[in-house]
Amino acid sequence: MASSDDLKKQAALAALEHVRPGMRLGIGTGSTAEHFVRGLGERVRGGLDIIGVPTSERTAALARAEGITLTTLDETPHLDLTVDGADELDHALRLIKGGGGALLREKIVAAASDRMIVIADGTKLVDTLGAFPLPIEVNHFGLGATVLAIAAAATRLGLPPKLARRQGADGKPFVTDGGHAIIDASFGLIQEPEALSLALAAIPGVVEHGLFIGLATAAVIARPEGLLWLSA
Ligand SMILES: O=C(CO)[C@H](O)[C@H](O)COP(=O)(O)O
Repeated sequence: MASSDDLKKQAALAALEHVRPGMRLGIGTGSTAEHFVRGLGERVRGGLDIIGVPTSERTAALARAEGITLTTLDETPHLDLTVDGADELDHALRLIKGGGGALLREKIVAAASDRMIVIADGTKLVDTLGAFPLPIEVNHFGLGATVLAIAAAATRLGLPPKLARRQGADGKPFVTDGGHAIIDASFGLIQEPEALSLALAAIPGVVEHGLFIGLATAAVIARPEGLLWLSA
């Protein structure tokens, strides 16, 4: 039986089939995206000519080691395709992202792309988002007030919030590539992600949140019984 990591790799390699010579790519973050980067590196070493914008320092380091030419959104502000993982996705291709802490760059890169293909194993596909705590990237300034504002906004939407500041593997507060903190917000099932997205985005100390709505154009989900493609 295929392991979860085998399935992640299958999804990543299926998305790789959509990469064409000359493409400007957004390159995602996480264990599934790492399979994509390794596969892409192999194709690049075989002569495929693409450039990529990485969504994290971690992805940038791996992509460089794979020999992939990297650029920035300043040099290359419009991308053809982003391929990235997700922590959860529903059948309407709404996502929760940011489990790896890269949600800000991931959202900027996805928004700069014509298309976004989500790569995931079957455990990530849900009927309703919210079993995975929603990562919210917040500025350090005013952190306490921002946390209160997040709780108030969620309560107004009938979502009882449980908020926790993310800790790194070293036991210290996690800091994103952008120098911010992450609040992991357990709201229970999120029946109206659009309303929550708007409410969180309106809070001044919130830099970005992990609800990706209207960004993914397709998803390839690898399940033991085979690949499932979803499209917007
Ligand atoms: O959003 C992300 C990083 O910020 C990742 O795409 C998400 O956490 C999925 O990771 P993995 O592929 O390791 O399950």
